[in-house]
Amino acid sequence: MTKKSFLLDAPGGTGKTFLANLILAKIRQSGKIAIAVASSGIAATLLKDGKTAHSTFKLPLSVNLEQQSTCSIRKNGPIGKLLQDASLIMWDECTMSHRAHIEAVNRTLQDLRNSSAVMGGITFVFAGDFRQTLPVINRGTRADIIKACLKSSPLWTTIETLKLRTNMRAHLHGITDSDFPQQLLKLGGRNFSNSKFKRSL
Ligand SMILES: Nc1ncnc2c1ncn2[C@@H]1O[C@H](COP(=O)(O)OP(=O)(O)OP(=O)(O)O)[C@@H](O)[C@H]1O
Repeated sequence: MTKKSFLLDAPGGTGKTFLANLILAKIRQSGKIAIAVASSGIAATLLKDGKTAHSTFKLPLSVNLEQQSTCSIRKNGPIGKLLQDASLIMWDECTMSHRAHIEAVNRTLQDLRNSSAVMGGITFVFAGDFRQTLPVINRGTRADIIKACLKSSPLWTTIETLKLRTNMRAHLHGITDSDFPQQLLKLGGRNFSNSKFKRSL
C-alpha cells in the first residue's frame, strides 16, 4: 500500500471502535507510540487512552477555510515531541469534524516533522461514518455542511478508504433478521421505506 492515510468507513455497529482499539494495542505492544483521538468526548472515552482531537492537537477555535490555520503546538513542547515520535494517529468519528481542523493538523504535522508528505508522513487512520453526524455548521445550509466535510478536502484523494460491512452489534445480540443492517443503511441513506418503522421514529 502506498498511501499512508486510511479511512475506516463503516456503518454503525460494524466495529470501527473495536478495530481501532485493536490497532492501537498492536502498535503500543511493539513499544511504538500510537495516539488516539476522537471528534467527540464520548467517542474519545471508548478508545484506549483516547482524548478529544481538540485537546490533543490544540485545534484553532474558529474555523476558516480561507486561512491556512495551524494548531498551537510548539516543536519543542511535550505534545510537539510526542507527535514527532508517534508511529500512528487514530482519529475516530472524524466525519463529525470540520475539514479545516483536519487540514490544520496536516499543516502542523508537516511543520513538526519537517516533511511535505501528507500528515508529515505519519500513518494516519481515520474512522467514521458519513451516514451519522456531519460537521455542525451554525445556521449552515446543506451546501455549507458538505463543503465542511472531509470528503470536500484536497486531502480526501490522499486517503485510502477501507470498509467494514458486517453489523457486529446486531450479530452479537442475536438479531437474526438479516434485513435489519440493510434497513439501517437505508435509514442513513435517507431512502427508508418501511412506514411502520418510520412512524415509530
Ligand atoms: N471483530 C469483532 N469481534 C467481536 N466483537 C466485535 C467485533 N467487532 C465489533 N464487535 C463488537 O460489536 C459492537 C459494535 O462495535 P463498535 O462499537 O466498535 O462499532 P462501531 O462501528 O464503532 O459503531 P458506532 O458507529 O455505532 O460507534 C461492540 O460491542 C464490539 O465489542
